[in-house]
Amino acid sequence: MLEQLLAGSLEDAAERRELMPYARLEAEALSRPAALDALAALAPADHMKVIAEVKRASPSRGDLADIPEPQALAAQYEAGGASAVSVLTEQRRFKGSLADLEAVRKAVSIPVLRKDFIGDEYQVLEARAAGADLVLLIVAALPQPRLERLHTMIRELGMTPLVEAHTADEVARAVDLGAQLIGVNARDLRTFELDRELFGRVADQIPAGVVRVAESAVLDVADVQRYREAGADAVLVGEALVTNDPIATLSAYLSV
Ligand SMILES: O=C(O)c1ccccc1NCC(=O)[C@H](O)[C@H](O)COP(=O)(O)O
Repeated sequence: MLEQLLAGSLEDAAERRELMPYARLEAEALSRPAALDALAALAPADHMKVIAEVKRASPSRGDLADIPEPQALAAQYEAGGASAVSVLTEQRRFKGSLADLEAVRKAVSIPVLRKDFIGDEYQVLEARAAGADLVLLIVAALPQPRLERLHTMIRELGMTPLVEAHTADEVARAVDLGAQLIGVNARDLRTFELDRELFGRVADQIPAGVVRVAESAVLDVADVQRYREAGADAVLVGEALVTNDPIATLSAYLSV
């Protein structure tokens, strides 16, 4: 599944490249106002921080919510106290788009994450041109030299890479990169199985000073509390926010 998702996202990007050549996209990306400081926004605090996701559908859960106006949902997230907004831009299984990201960028003043299956430089430029401040890199999807190259490029463009791991070995690879923002995804992207205890097992591998994000499988306050006790600085939440009142849900999570 992960390989299919990555191949699909790369294919879609290659089609867009037919219309917008690399050099033109690069010029557009470089002309954007500077990216927001996501590390400062997500820095450890005396409460859990939340990266709130715009998520219409997913391979594991099917359709979740219509979200005709992602910018309106993102504005609610910001009003509710989210520290950043994650926008799924993958089209085929998550029903997202770069247009969603651009609309969200215009509506909020907190950092915005491009959440997609990123495998090449063109996709990184697309993220910056659409106004992203953060870009997801999935360790399991990329050989280390490619991961290093894309990590460097994201930073050179002034954005922050969120480096996502799902095993102890992948966390070690993220740490080797010098990642400043590491996400541990409870969801195995190959099987969709959820492991809420994984974060607690690997959190100690993440050095002090690196921001630790627990991703996926937050369905209630007890899940947020468990991640907090295990050392998470932030949680990345999709389904629970798009299927419940976002403001009330955020308020409960931010009290942890
Ligand atoms: O959500 C999925 O089914 C999924 C399947 C395959 C690859 C990625 C997938 N999701 C991306 C994410 O990591 C989540 O959207 C994100 O962490 C929020 O998760 P949740 O709060 O459980 O919706």
